[in-house]
Amino acid sequence: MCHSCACQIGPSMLASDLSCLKDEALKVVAAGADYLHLDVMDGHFVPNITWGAPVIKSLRKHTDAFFDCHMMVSEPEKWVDDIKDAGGDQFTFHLESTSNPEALIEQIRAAGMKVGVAIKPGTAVEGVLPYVSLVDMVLVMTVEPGFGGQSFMADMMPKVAFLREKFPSLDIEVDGGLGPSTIEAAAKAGANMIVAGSSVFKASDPAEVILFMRHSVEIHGNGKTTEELTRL
Ligand SMILES: O=C(CO)[C@@H](O)[C@H](O)COP(=O)(O)O
Ligand SMILES: [Co+2]
Repeated sequence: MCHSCACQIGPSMLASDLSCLKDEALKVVAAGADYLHLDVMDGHFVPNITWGAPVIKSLRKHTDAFFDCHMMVSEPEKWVDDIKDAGGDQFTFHLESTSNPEALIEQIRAAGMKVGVAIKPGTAVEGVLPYVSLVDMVLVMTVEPGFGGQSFMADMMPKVAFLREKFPSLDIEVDGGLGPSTIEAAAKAGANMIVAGSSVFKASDPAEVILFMRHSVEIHGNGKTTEELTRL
């Protein structure tokens, strides 16, 4: 499969030692992370609570890394301005969380952030088709949202392959259970934005894990590196 998206690896801060979030963020950026994935959970859309805009704002003081905010919340419309003010770069909402995706996409754009749309494992991939041209990224969840450290659902790969075939230059993110043993399946299906929590933060050498996954996407996905794309 040949597509033209740059491979990016985004560690999920949920798996970090939250007592020293800043140091953990700086550690993975130094280890080669392309962006940071920040899981916002409200205890209602998902059965877990993490953090909201205040924590993101605190972290923003210490890094200019790209913040990909994965909004696992019931009323995403309520948080667009706060996430923007906190320093969010991308607001990824769940398709299942809103009755008016177009309006939300417009609201996120008006606030000045990039837009991602996410689907849970039980949601059909066709559901995102009306919005692909309006967003910057589609996130195909490879676990049930709510917790880090779960097992990768390989049966989500047909969704990724379906999107990649239709949209060769779309940024497709996968999230949940990604690591050295599962990256190949995701890469072959065509994912180019890889969220990885436990596999990066529990590793003795996070840089090695990030590099391994990057190579896998570049080899198996035939994706282009950011440098290659700049040279085009
Ligand atoms: O959105 C979520 C979970 O809901 C993810 O971002 C996880 O935090 C990824 O963690 P690992 O599965 O890589 O440990
Ligand atoms: Co996430």
